[in-house]
Amino acid sequence: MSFLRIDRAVKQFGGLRAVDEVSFSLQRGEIVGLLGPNGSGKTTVINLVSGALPVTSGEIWLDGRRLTGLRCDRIARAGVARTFQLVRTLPSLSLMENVMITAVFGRSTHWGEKARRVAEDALATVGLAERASAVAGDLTYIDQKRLELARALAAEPEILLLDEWLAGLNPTELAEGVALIRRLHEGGLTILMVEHIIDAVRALCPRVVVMNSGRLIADEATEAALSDPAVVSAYLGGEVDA
Ligand SMILES: Nc1ncnc2c1ncn2[C@@H]1O[C@H](COP(=O)(O)OP(=O)(O)OP(=O)(O)O)[C@@H](O)[C@H]1O
Repeated sequence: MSFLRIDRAVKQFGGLRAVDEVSFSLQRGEIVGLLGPNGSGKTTVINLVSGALPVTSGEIWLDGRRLTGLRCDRIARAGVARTFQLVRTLPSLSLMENVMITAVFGRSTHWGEKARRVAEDALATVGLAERASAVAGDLTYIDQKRLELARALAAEPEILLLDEWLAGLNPTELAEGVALIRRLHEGGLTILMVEHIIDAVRALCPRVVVMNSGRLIADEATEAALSDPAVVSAYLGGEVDA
């Protein structure tokens, strides 16, 4: 049985069909890239799965449980966590406070010492353990991204949705970021990642799904997709960072 199943999902914004009858599935433990040119609907798919936006029609299931129609806090409780394309942390709070909040509102409700331990683990995983008492607003860009990932991890998700988490990193940070995502996947996490950095997708994802103008145009092995004429032509004129 599929772990995450998106079944004919549609998202209509007025006259624009940002997601148009999209269906694909992930098996538990899989890591899959979600590709497509700018504006093709990738973030909207992440928003539909995480419950940030309701579907117009179609259904989304996780581990046999219907997510469609649930509020995003319920979806977080069901085991879905995400990062945002534009980092969303709480700048006036410490890193520990930022991360403890999601330990409280994640898959389980952790309080007090337990919430602190979950938060410490998440900060350690992303390499921020030493800075737990720093103020989030003082962090560099890469550390803000790490913090946001720690927030997602402290929710103890079963599936992690990454929205261009690697974007904007320098080559050294990118290599570290790829290694971190690989470790998370090897630890058993199911990951769906929107990503424009094709080398990172190649390094991490054996399989990709590709969108163009709201529609799914490919769902296949990464190398096959990258030479698929439909995918190549969708990207022509679009931006692919190699
Ligand atoms: N809340 C919204 N209201 C209206 N239109 C929206 C909304 N969110 C997204 N759109 C539109 O839906 C389309 C798909 O946007 P989306 O952000 O999902 O694309 P994307 O593939 O993630 O693009 P990018 O790679 O640039 O992040 C775009 O035309 C966008 O302008």
